[in-house]
Amino acid sequence: MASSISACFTPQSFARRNANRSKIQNPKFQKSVVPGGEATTYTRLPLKHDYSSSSPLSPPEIKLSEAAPPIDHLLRNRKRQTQRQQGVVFEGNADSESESDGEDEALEFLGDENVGEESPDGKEKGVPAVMRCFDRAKIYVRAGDGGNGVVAFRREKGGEVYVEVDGAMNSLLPFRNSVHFRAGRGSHGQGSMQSGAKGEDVVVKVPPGTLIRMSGEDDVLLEMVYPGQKALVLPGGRGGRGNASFKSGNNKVPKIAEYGEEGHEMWLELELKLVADVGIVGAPNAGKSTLLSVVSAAKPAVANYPFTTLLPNLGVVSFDYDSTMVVADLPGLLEGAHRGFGLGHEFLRHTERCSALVHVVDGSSLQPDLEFDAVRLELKLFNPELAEKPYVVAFNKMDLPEAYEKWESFKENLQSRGITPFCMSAVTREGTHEVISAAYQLLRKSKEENEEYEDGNDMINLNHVADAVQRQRNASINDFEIFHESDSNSWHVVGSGLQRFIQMTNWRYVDSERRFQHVLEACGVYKSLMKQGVKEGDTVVVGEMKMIWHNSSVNSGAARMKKISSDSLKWAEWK
Ligand SMILES: Nc1nc2c(ncn2[C@@H]2O[C@H](COP(=O)(O)OP(=O)(O)OP(=O)(O)O)[C@@H](O)[C@H]2O)c(=O)[nH]1
Ligand SMILES: [Mg+2]
Repeated sequence: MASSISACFTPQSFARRNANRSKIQNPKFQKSVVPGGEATTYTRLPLKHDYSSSSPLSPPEIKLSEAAPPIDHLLRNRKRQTQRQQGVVFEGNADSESESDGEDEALEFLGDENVGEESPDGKEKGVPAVMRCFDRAKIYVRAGDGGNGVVAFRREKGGEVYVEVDGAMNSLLPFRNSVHFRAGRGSHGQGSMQSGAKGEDVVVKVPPGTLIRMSGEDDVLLEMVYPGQKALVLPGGRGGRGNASFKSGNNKVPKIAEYGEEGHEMWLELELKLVADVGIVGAPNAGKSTLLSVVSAAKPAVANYPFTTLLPNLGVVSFDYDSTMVVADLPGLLEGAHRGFGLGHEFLRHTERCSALVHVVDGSSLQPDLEFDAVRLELKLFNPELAEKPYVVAFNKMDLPEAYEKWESFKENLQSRGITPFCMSAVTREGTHEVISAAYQLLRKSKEENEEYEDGNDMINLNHVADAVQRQRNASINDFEIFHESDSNSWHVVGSGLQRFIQMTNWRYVDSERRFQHVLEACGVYKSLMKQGVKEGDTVVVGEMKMIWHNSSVNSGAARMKKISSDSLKWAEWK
């Protein structure tokens, strides 16, 4: 429902001002008065038929008097938009290293809704790279490898990868140049029975409101909302064991040690959902940026964060009584935004976290009440929850007679529906304080209601990603599958437990091979192979190892990939 705060200062002052209208309508005058004028995304509301069919992203300024853009330009823009949505386009200074997983397109910033002119090579002209949209980024994280075990000595675990919310950050811009995050490797065994140092941890700092997904997946792994929240994403690789771990009754000094476990790696997609307390919504040109610029820049203790003309602007509004709120001015909503038309769509989602909305209506538009309804409908169609948020209606541009004249009927219309609108002139600042104070009260109310929930939310354990990695890592060595390739007579034994075992086996040590054979036998690989009909001379592939199968007469017909002595060594149990 609308604000229950009933307040609207008398519009008499506007009547006086309207006597002075020629001054107001002078574009030069407007330019100098309105600092937010630069942030205008549309200078005029496009005609309905301009976007009701298949309106693509539009150039930053649409002038209705101009002819429609040529169709191939539209198509090119559309194609580019689709590519962006798929995360394909980015030209940037990627790290020089390329990753082994083939994703050497290391640097991708997605969701760039910028629509600066394109040059023939596809790059956007006139929009500096730093000004483009940085509400999405893709990063590579890798836990530290465990240190290698050494005969007689211990080794250490690799460093871990954390993600932490840094309340001072407000964009993903830092990930433009820094894409790879690797924790340190654990140091190798050293000195008698000593352990090496644990690898250094890496903490990836993200702004509040960052969603994290595994690259290419839809499901959100982590929602990083409150400053200080910290999630363990990747546990460090285990250190390889030294030979002290392999002692047995028969073999007091085994010649064996393991490599450290390789650190787990993954690509993560970060998406920043703006965490603003209040979102300013409304049709293009309604005066949203102007409102933000006057309510926030007017006071000395205010910080403005302009990104680009097409990005949401964040402003911190300070009230005298030592309280602040973050207000986001969002690019204009067009009818059809919920279907992806116009610029509004990408940014509508930014409003999802706001606690309250200020709906600015352009009082000078032909039919302000229709404009109001159209934007409300857009919000509802995009996300019904958004339409449920408490809001304040601000009928703007009261300094213009064409707005002033429509105010009474607009007010009556809304009041008859139980909504009490405010009126204001963002350029002259009259009425803006009332609007923003009303929004602040809605915010306070909503915060009080949510406090209990948020307290509980802080306690949520965010280490489930690392736990899942750990579970996969702890997959039993007995858990494997065998695939037969009959044309090449080869058998593939696949299982993550076995794979990890092979990765950690250090073949330089004489006892390693024996242990390997023993483990394959103990976990049932041989038995399964024989059951499935492995024959003398067949190739058996386990992880990166390739071996030839030999039927062995030793041990009552048991088969081995290579003959071994029947020395009954007791191996430390593999965990
Ligand atoms: N006369 C008058 N003009 C206003 C007022 N508020 C905004 N404008 C003008 O309206 C135009 C649009 O203002 P913006 O603040 O950029 O509007 P917006 O809602 O942010 O527009 P988009 O970013 O395109 O969605 C600018 O030329 C402003 O100078 C007002 O109170 N009175
Ligand atoms: Mg604007």
